[in-house]
Amino acid sequence: MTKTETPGTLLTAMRGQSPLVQCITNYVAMNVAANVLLAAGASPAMVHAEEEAGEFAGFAGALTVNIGTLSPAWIAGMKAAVGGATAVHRPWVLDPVAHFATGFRRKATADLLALGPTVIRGNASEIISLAGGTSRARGVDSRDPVERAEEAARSLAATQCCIVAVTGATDFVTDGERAVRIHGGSSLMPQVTALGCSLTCLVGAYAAIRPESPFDATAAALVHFAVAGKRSAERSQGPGSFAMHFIDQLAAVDAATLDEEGKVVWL
Ligand SMILES: Nc1ncnc2c1ncn2[C@@H]1O[C@H](COP(=O)(O)OP(=O)(O)OP(=O)(O)O)[C@@H](O)[C@H]1O
Ligand SMILES: Cc1ncsc1CCO
Ligand SMILES: [Mg+2]
Repeated sequence: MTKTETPGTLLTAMRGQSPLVQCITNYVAMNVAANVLLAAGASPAMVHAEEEAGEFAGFAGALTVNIGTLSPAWIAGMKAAVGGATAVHRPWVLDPVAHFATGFRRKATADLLALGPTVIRGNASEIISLAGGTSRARGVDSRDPVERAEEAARSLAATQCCIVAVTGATDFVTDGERAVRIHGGSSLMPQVTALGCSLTCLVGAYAAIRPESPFDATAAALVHFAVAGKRSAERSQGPGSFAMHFIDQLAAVDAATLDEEGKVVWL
């Protein structure tokens, strides 16, 4: 992030453009993620059929691909969409949900990785095992601390020539050389399903308006979540009311709030 391009500046730019984001996400996340993007200021479209996904990606601002509830038809749609986005040089974000769990997921993830995502966003367990390490997780929830994933994230970013974001109690973003930690959020966030999946879609929204700076775009999306998450926890009684307040706070925060309350530490 430069001094002129703070997360707040990017928030204003993102809301000003309200980018169209093609989200290929899972059945659990579809509704949550669409509401997250609308509240944040972007325009989501959940378009995944092979017959139209590539065509749609040709005019969307960015594409996000999440393997959470995978089937062969969805994989075909994902590949078509990535082809469409790549053809017009639009950024695309990969969320490798529980990619280590089964052979089917491992193969799909390897195929998608080979197509060159602009950004990979996952929890610590997902990033550790994507970089070749052994994670403690079996399913979609992380079982590892983010600190254990930081070196994995750096090496994955360097090998894949992309941005890697690891989320958890403290988030970590790297391009293989530069890295930041982003503090904030709330321990209630992993108790509400699909917030990570929704964050992946929001990374797409920010990447759409700064395709030449995916590191800054990714960090800004994570700061938006971190600040809104912390403010929501202060107003919530538990995961249910947190989910409601979180949508409100994603919409309520402005540029000044992000820049005052965002805690970004360069490493
Ligand atoms: N203990 C925590 N404290 C603060 N923020 C957290 C904590 N755990 C997760 N978060 C935040 O929650 C959001 C989602 O990250 P998380 O790592 O839970 O994603 P995920 O495991 O992929 O989620 P899902 O698969 O359910 O969509 C991020 O903004 C992250 O910073
Ligand atoms: C619970 C769940 N199962 C598959 S995807 C998903 C959403 C959180 O990753
Ligand atoms: Mg996830």
